[in-house]
Amino acid sequence: MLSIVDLIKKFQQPGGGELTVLDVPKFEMTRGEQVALIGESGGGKTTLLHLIAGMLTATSGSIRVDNLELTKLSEQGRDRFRAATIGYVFQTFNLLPAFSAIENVKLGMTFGHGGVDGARALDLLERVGLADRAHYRPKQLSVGQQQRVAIARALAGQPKLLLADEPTANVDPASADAVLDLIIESCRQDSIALLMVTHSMDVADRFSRVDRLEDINRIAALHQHPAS
Ligand SMILES: Nc1ncnc2c1ncn2[C@@H]1O[C@H](COP(=O)(O)OP(=O)(O)OP(=O)(O)O)[C@@H](O)[C@H]1O
Repeated sequence: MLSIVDLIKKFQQPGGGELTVLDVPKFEMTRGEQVALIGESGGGKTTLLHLIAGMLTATSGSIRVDNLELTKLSEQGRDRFRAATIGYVFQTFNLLPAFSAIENVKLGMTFGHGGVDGARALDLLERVGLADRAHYRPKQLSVGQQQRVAIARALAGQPKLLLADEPTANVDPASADAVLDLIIESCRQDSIALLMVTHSMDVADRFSRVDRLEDINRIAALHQHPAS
Protein backbone atom coordinates (compact mmCIF):
# COMPACT_ATOMS: atom_id res chain seq x y z
CA MET A 1 0.00 0.00 0.00
CA LEU A 2 3.07 2.21 0.42
CA SER A 3 6.04 2.06 -1.90
CA ILE A 4 8.92 4.53 -1.81
CA VAL A 5 11.71 4.34 -4.38
CA ASP A 6 14.85 6.50 -4.59
CA LEU A 7 13.35 9.25 -2.48
CA ILE A 8 15.52 12.32 -1.96
CA LYS A 9 14.55 15.28 0.20
CA LYS A 10 16.71 18.37 0.40
CA PHE A 11 15.97 21.49 2.41
CA GLN A 12 17.25 24.99 1.78
CA GLN A 13 19.32 25.96 4.79
CA PRO A 14 18.78 29.30 6.52
CA GLY A 15 22.42 30.25 5.85
CA GLY A 16 22.16 29.32 2.16
CA GLY A 17 22.94 26.00 0.51
CA GLU A 18 21.04 22.77 0.70
CA LEU A 19 20.89 20.00 3.26
CA THR A 20 20.01 16.51 2.11
CA VAL A 21 17.94 14.96 4.88
CA LEU A 22 16.64 11.81 3.18
CA ASP A 23 18.03 9.42 0.59
CA VAL A 24 15.80 6.35 0.80
CA PRO A 25 16.38 3.76 -1.95
CA LYS A 26 13.40 1.62 -0.91
CA PHE A 27 10.73 1.56 1.79
CA GLU A 28 7.55 -0.48 1.59
CA MET A 29 4.52 -1.32 3.69
CA THR A 30 1.72 -3.73 2.89
CA ARG A 31 -2.00 -3.17 3.51
CA GLY A 32 -2.79 -3.11 7.22
CA GLU A 33 0.86 -3.58 8.20
CA GLN A 34 2.07 -2.00 11.46
CA VAL A 35 5.60 -0.57 11.54
CA ALA A 36 7.50 1.30 14.26
CA LEU A 37 10.13 3.73 12.95
CA ILE A 38 12.98 4.54 15.31
CA GLY A 39 16.16 6.56 14.82
CA GLU A 40 18.39 9.36 16.02
CA SER A 41 16.94 12.81 16.66
CA GLY A 42 17.17 14.97 13.56
CA GLY A 43 17.55 11.95 11.28
CA GLY A 44 14.48 12.79 9.20
CA LYS A 45 11.66 10.66 10.62
CA THR A 46 9.11 13.49 10.78
CA THR A 47 10.22 14.65 7.33
CA LEU A 48 9.53 11.15 5.98
CA LEU A 49 6.04 11.15 7.54
CA HIS A 50 5.32 14.61 6.10
CA LEU A 51 6.37 13.42 2.63
CA ILE A 52 4.16 10.31 2.85
CA ALA A 53 1.25 12.52 3.95
CA GLY A 54 1.84 14.87 1.03
CA MET A 55 2.49 17.76 3.42
CA LEU A 56 5.95 18.19 1.88
CA THR A 57 7.12 17.56 -1.67
CA ALA A 58 10.04 15.31 -2.52
CA THR A 59 13.11 16.69 -4.27
CA SER A 60 13.13 13.54 -6.44
CA GLY A 61 12.00 9.92 -6.42
CA SER A 62 8.70 8.13 -6.12
CA ILE A 63 6.13 7.80 -3.32
CA ARG A 64 3.13 5.62 -4.13
CA VAL A 65 0.34 5.30 -1.60
CA ASP A 66 -2.62 3.10 -2.48
CA ASN A 67 -1.52 3.16 -6.13
CA LEU A 68 -1.38 6.95 -6.32
CA GLU A 69 1.93 8.57 -7.26
CA LEU A 70 2.15 11.51 -4.87
CA THR A 71 5.03 13.21 -6.62
CA LYS A 72 2.83 13.75 -9.69
CA LEU A 73 0.00 15.44 -7.78
CA SER A 74 -0.68 19.17 -7.54
CA GLU A 75 -0.94 20.76 -4.09
CA GLN A 76 -4.75 20.48 -4.32
CA GLY A 77 -4.44 16.86 -5.41
CA ARG A 78 -2.22 16.14 -2.42
CA ASP A 79 -4.74 17.81 -0.09
CA ARG A 80 -7.49 15.59 -1.51
CA PHE A 81 -5.30 12.50 -1.25
CA ARG A 82 -4.44 13.30 2.39
CA ALA A 83 -8.08 13.80 3.36
CA ALA A 84 -9.17 10.57 1.68
CA THR A 85 -6.29 8.25 2.56
CA ILE A 86 -4.19 9.47 5.49
CA GLY A 87 -4.83 9.86 9.20
CA TYR A 88 -2.18 11.80 11.12
CA VAL A 89 -1.63 11.81 14.87
CA PHE A 90 0.78 14.53 15.96
CA GLN A 91 2.96 14.67 19.05
CA THR A 92 1.20 17.89 20.04
CA PHE A 93 -2.33 16.76 19.10
CA ASN A 94 -3.11 19.87 16.96
CA LEU A 95 -6.75 20.07 18.00
CA LEU A 96 -8.56 23.29 17.15
CA PRO A 97 -8.96 25.06 20.51
CA ALA A 98 -12.20 26.90 19.72
CA PHE A 99 -14.02 23.68 18.78
CA SER A 100 -15.42 20.96 21.03
CA ALA A 101 -14.18 17.37 20.98
CA ILE A 102 -16.99 16.22 18.69
CA GLU A 103 -16.53 19.22 16.37
CA ASN A 104 -12.83 18.37 16.10
CA VAL A 105 -13.73 14.78 15.18
CA LYS A 106 -16.27 16.01 12.60
CA LEU A 107 -13.56 18.19 11.06
CA GLY A 108 -11.62 14.97 10.44
CA MET A 109 -14.59 13.76 8.37
CA THR A 110 -15.00 16.88 6.28
CA PHE A 111 -13.12 15.64 3.23
CA GLY A 112 -12.82 11.95 4.02
CA HIS A 113 -14.89 8.96 2.92
CA GLY A 114 -18.50 9.04 4.04
CA GLY A 115 -18.79 12.78 4.75
CA VAL A 116 -19.66 14.39 8.08
CA ASP A 117 -21.73 12.10 10.30
CA GLY A 118 -22.54 13.24 13.84
CA ALA A 119 -23.58 9.77 15.03
CA ARG A 120 -20.33 8.24 13.78
CA ALA A 121 -18.35 11.05 15.41
CA LEU A 122 -20.00 10.19 18.71
CA ASP A 123 -19.27 6.48 18.12
CA LEU A 124 -15.63 7.34 17.61
CA LEU A 125 -15.55 9.35 20.84
CA GLU A 126 -17.21 6.39 22.56
CA ARG A 127 -14.52 4.13 21.17
CA VAL A 128 -11.80 6.33 22.72
CA GLY A 129 -13.77 6.47 25.99
CA LEU A 130 -14.80 10.12 25.72
CA ALA A 131 -18.47 10.13 24.72
CA ASP A 132 -19.24 12.05 27.93
CA ARG A 133 -16.73 14.75 26.96
CA ALA A 134 -18.09 15.34 23.44
CA HIS A 135 -18.87 19.01 24.10
CA TYR A 136 -15.70 19.86 26.03
CA ARG A 137 -13.08 22.04 24.38
CA PRO A 138 -9.47 20.80 24.27
CA LYS A 139 -8.38 23.01 27.20
CA GLN A 140 -11.14 21.44 29.33
CA LEU A 141 -9.65 17.98 28.70
CA SER A 142 -6.60 16.30 30.19
CA VAL A 143 -3.57 15.83 27.94
CA GLY A 144 -4.28 12.09 27.56
CA GLN A 145 -7.91 12.87 26.70
CA GLN A 146 -6.82 15.43 24.10
CA GLN A 147 -4.63 12.83 22.41
CA ARG A 148 -7.57 10.38 22.40
CA VAL A 149 -9.72 13.02 20.67
CA ALA A 150 -6.90 13.51 18.16
CA ILE A 151 -6.90 9.76 17.50
CA ALA A 152 -10.67 9.79 16.98
CA ARG A 153 -10.21 12.69 14.55
CA ALA A 154 -7.44 10.84 12.68
CA LEU A 155 -9.69 7.78 12.31
CA ALA A 156 -12.73 9.86 11.35
CA GLY A 157 -11.84 10.11 7.65
CA GLN A 158 -11.58 6.28 7.43
CA PRO A 159 -7.93 6.41 6.36
CA LYS A 160 -5.98 3.57 4.78
CA LEU A 161 -2.73 4.65 6.42
CA LEU A 162 -2.33 6.18 9.86
CA LEU A 163 0.87 8.14 10.47
CA ALA A 164 1.64 8.72 14.15
CA ASP A 165 4.58 10.90 15.19
CA GLU A 166 5.55 10.09 18.76
CA PRO A 167 1.89 10.07 19.81
CA THR A 168 2.67 9.25 23.45
CA ALA A 169 5.60 11.64 23.94
CA ASN A 170 3.52 14.30 25.70
CA VAL A 171 1.14 11.97 27.49
CA ASP A 172 1.68 10.74 31.07
CA PRO A 173 2.87 7.11 31.33
CA ALA A 174 -0.49 5.80 32.58
CA SER A 175 -2.39 7.34 29.64
CA ALA A 176 0.39 6.47 27.20
CA ASP A 177 -0.44 2.76 27.30
CA ALA A 178 -4.13 3.48 26.72
CA VAL A 179 -3.31 5.81 23.81
CA LEU A 180 -1.00 3.24 22.27
CA ASP A 181 -3.50 0.38 22.69
CA LEU A 182 -6.14 2.53 21.09
CA ILE A 183 -4.06 3.31 18.02
CA ILE A 184 -2.78 -0.24 17.52
CA GLU A 185 -6.16 -1.91 18.10
CA SER A 186 -8.16 0.58 16.03
CA CYS A 187 -5.81 0.12 13.09
CA ARG A 188 -5.96 -3.66 13.45
CA GLN A 189 -9.77 -3.71 13.59
CA ASP A 190 -10.15 -1.48 10.55
CA SER A 191 -7.16 -2.92 8.59
CA ILE A 192 -5.48 0.49 8.55
CA ALA A 193 -1.73 0.42 7.91
CA LEU A 194 0.16 2.12 10.77
CA LEU A 195 3.54 3.85 10.66
CA MET A 196 4.53 5.13 14.09
CA VAL A 197 7.64 7.15 14.91
CA THR A 198 8.84 6.56 18.42
CA HIS A 199 11.87 7.07 20.64
CA SER A 200 10.58 4.56 23.17
CA MET A 201 11.74 0.96 23.03
CA ASP A 202 8.67 0.03 25.11
CA VAL A 203 6.50 1.39 22.32
CA ALA A 204 8.60 -0.25 19.58
CA ASP A 205 8.31 -3.60 21.42
CA ARG A 206 4.59 -3.57 20.64
CA PHE A 207 5.37 -3.88 16.91
CA SER A 208 6.44 -7.01 15.07
CA ARG A 209 8.25 -4.85 12.51
CA VAL A 210 10.64 -2.16 13.77
CA ASP A 211 12.68 -0.21 11.21
CA ARG A 212 15.65 2.00 12.06
CA LEU A 213 15.79 5.11 9.92
CA GLU A 214 19.58 4.68 9.72
CA ASP A 215 18.96 1.38 7.89
CA ILE A 216 16.63 2.81 5.27
CA ASN A 217 18.12 6.30 4.87
CA ARG A 218 21.53 6.29 3.24
CA ILE A 219 22.53 9.68 4.57
CA ALA A 220 21.16 9.45 8.11
CA ALA A 221 24.58 8.94 9.69
CA LEU A 222 26.14 11.67 7.58
CA HIS A 223 23.30 14.03 8.35
CA GLN A 224 23.97 13.93 12.07
CA HIS A 225 27.37 15.48 11.35
CA PRO A 226 26.59 17.79 8.42
CA ALA A 227 29.83 19.74 8.84
CA SER A 228 32.04 16.63 8.38
N1 LIG B 1 11.56 23.14 6.69
C1 LIG B 1 12.83 22.82 6.94
N2 LIG B 1 13.84 23.59 6.46
C2 LIG B 1 15.14 23.27 6.69
N3 LIG B 1 15.54 22.17 7.38
C3 LIG B 1 14.58 21.38 7.87
C4 LIG B 1 13.19 21.66 7.69
N4 LIG B 1 12.47 20.67 8.30
C5 LIG B 1 13.37 19.83 8.86
N5 LIG B 1 14.63 20.25 8.59
C6 LIG B 1 15.87 19.58 9.01
O1 LIG B 1 15.77 18.22 8.65
C7 LIG B 1 16.36 17.39 9.65
C8 LIG B 1 15.41 16.29 10.00
O2 LIG B 1 14.32 16.81 10.76
P1 LIG B 1 13.15 15.85 11.25
O3 LIG B 1 12.23 16.68 12.05
O4 LIG B 1 12.58 15.11 10.11
O5 LIG B 1 13.95 14.82 12.20
P2 LIG B 1 13.39 13.72 13.20
O6 LIG B 1 14.12 12.45 12.89
O7 LIG B 1 11.93 13.66 13.14
O8 LIG B 1 13.89 14.29 14.59
P3 LIG B 1 13.27 14.14 16.07
O9 LIG B 1 13.38 12.68 16.39
O10 LIG B 1 14.18 14.99 16.90
O11 LIG B 1 11.86 14.65 16.03
C9 LIG B 1 16.75 18.32 10.79
O12 LIG B 1 18.14 18.55 10.76
C10 LIG B 1 16.01 19.61 10.52
O13 LIG B 1 16.75 20.73 10.92
